[in-house]
Amino acid sequence: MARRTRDYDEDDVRIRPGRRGSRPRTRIRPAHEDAVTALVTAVDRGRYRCLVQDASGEREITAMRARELGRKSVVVGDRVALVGDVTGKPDTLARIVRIEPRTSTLRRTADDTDPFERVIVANADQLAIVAALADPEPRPRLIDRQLVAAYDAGMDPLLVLTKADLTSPASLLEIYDALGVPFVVTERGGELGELRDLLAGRVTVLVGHSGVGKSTLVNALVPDADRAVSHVNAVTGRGRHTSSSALALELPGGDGWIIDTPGVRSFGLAHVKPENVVDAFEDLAEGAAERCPPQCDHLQADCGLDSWVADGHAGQARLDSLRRLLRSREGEPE
Ligand SMILES: Nc1nc2c(ncn2[C@@H]2O[C@H](COP(=O)(O)OP(=O)(O)OP(=O)(O)O)[C@@H](O)[C@H]2O)c(=O)[nH]1
Repeated sequence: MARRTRDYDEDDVRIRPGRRGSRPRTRIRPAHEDAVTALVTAVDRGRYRCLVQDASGEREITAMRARELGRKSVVVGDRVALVGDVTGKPDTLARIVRIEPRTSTLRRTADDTDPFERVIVANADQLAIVAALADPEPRPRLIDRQLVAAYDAGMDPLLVLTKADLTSPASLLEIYDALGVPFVVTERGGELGELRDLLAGRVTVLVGHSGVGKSTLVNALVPDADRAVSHVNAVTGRGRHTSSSALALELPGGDGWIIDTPGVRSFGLAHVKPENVVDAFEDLAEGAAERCPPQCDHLQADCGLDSWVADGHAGQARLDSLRRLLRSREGEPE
């Protein structure tokens, strides 16, 4: 699938009042030319764990936001500029003075569990949707919503279906056949070579609801990650969230990154524009551009995609899948 570069939106742009702006600046700040660039690998209560990789090697630095960042959030995956004490020695604290432009933003809309729209992770290019084939039962509607989040973010989705030792993946895979989403099936104690190949050289966010075996995978992929593994509750069939903050982990050999997101339980999708989802379907996007009225949500009777499919430009199953995904944005997040 072709990778798309996401357009920047207003959240990606920092507007600083000019010298004659409405809020006069009391002093002109230096441009921080001496700042070092770092990757944010974890965020915890206002402290940011940043990794610097330079000629002298690799070091972790704890940093806080500088006031000049305003209200813009710093998230895992951000590339930032650090000033101040950047030695990384114990009890030192650097300051984040700049967030580099993001190549992607994975977001979710406010929902019942979190009243704010948030960027969850920045600069990732792949979303691994981890779902168990059994114990707990797979939830296709949730998978659909996670696919929508990936397409909206301009990230390539990857289905990681765990616990194949308990049941066959065939019926679940049938649902996603028309979408052509790459998938990998894993089982207890099985080889992970295929998954490693799909993660190599990429920045992949792992999402999945509790108990699907995400921590087990992370521990197997990054042996010193030491992510807590929970036990699926015999009554509810759900796991317990034993870890709660996003964390970027480098794959062994420096061959890409995985970002674990244990705290992300649901995806509010109210912010998603239908065209961002349609864009991920190359065979249908062309038809939408040619035949659909402006603002078409592709779910109404006047949608031009029906005639596009009837004329043989794309398959009905593709259109059905697109519409299922678009509809999955409606209603409450799971
Ligand atoms: N049968 C089977 N069980 C698995 C497999 N992978 C993980 N498990 C079990 O599933 C349970 C949940 O695994 P976790 O790795 O903690 O799941 P999680 O998705 O990280 O869950 P949270 O920590 O709650 O977010 C544990 O008891 C694992 O041993 C698998 O491939 N097959």
